[in-house]
Amino acid sequence: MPEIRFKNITDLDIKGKKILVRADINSSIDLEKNEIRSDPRIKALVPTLEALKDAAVVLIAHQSRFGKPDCIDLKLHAELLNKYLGGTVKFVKDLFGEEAIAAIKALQPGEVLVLNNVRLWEIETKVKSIEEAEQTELIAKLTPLFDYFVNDAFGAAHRAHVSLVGWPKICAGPVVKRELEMVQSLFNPKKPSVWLVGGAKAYDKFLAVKFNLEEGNIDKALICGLTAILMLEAKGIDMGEPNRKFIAEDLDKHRAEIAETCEKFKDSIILPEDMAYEEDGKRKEIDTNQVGSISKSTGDIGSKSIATFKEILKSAATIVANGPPGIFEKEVFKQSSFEIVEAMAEAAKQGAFVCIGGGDMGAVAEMSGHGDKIYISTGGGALLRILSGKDLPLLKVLREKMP
Ligand SMILES: Nc1ncnc2c1ncn2[C@@H]1O[C@H](COP(=O)(O)OP(=O)(O)OP(=O)(O)O)[C@@H](O)[C@H]1O
Ligand SMILES: O=C(O)[C@H](O)COP(=O)(O)O
Repeated sequence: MPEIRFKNITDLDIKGKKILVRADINSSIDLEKNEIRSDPRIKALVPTLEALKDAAVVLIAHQSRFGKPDCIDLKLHAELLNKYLGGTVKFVKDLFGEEAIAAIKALQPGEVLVLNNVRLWEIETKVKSIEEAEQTELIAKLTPLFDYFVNDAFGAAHRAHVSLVGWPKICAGPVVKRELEMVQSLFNPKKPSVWLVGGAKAYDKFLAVKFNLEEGNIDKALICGLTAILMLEAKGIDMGEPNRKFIAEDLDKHRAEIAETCEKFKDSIILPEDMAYEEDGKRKEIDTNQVGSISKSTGDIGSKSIATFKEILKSAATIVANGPPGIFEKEVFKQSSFEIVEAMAEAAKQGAFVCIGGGDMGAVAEMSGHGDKIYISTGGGALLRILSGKDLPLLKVLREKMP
């Protein structure tokens, strides 16, 4: 487990100070309507800004990736924050040029200034190390203007980009503090601890499960989505070409490692016994060992597997879920995702701690109206990386650059 040590900005005297906060408000954007489709990360940042209301706060954040259509200005994000914070938020379409510097200098305690999308400047992501990040013009120009630097971008904890790691001293913000405390509890979970992994990033999820099985942090791992396809194939079960093409590269590279893990933890790893596919617009189900005989990809786990998973979730004291069990966006494949979130919410009602990471499963929990019972992490890839036992750039700078 990586060493987690940090100073918290709200423990320092912030009154009247100028504070730079690097946040993660990367959101799903509806480009046609020019609006933010869903804003859980923006909402999660509101308490941070409220906690810093005695200071003048400048926000740096990214939206999407350089060159992508949704790599847009942060005007929409600033407008939403302004709505949530009662009119104290300004936006400037600049990052470290004259306009930005003048606006930062003029900012008063109680006000928030959102700088523009840091990934519109290519340098943000081009650096190769923390040392290189420290030498950039962005850091040189902005550093003298601030008393404190805060990293509150848990969702980007796995990135060593300039505005995340380049400042001379870095404290944790409230979002990062809350998420890291939650992560620490997952490394020492109340038992039985049940993980459910699904979604599309099959090998990343496998690695997180493997690490935590080895650490004794998981009693039962319920595997679905493309991770199930990958693990079943590695075990020698034919998932058919239409399924195999999604995981072929990972399978090629990691077959032996995955098969070995499946064997070593065969009592803890629960793979789906049946799966669902679409035929003439209808949901059809089939036993897992028959999937190779149909020339179709599967999009969900079947009813028998859902029942087995739900039964296991019932007695869990800790539940970690990352990635939906099926293609929940499609009517025919949404069954497992919604039923399983119901079962998790029920377990939470009975006292289990339930943490959902990754935008998609979080969206299912929100859509089901269970967002309040379940801990929904602001981290997707970042949470998974930390849970894989990796020492991330965020953890390193919080430890090594404590003010
Ligand atoms: N069996 C399946 N076959 C293909 N796609 C699947 C399957 N099950 C789930 N998915 C898809 O996986 C996608 C989510 O995968 P992903 O690994 O990105 O999850 P996530 O944890 O929400 O990640 P993040 O928030 O980090 O992007 C969803 O769009 C869903 O439709
Ligand atoms: O959405 C995320 O997972 C974070 O904002 C990090 O984004 P990235 O994967 O583009 O660095």
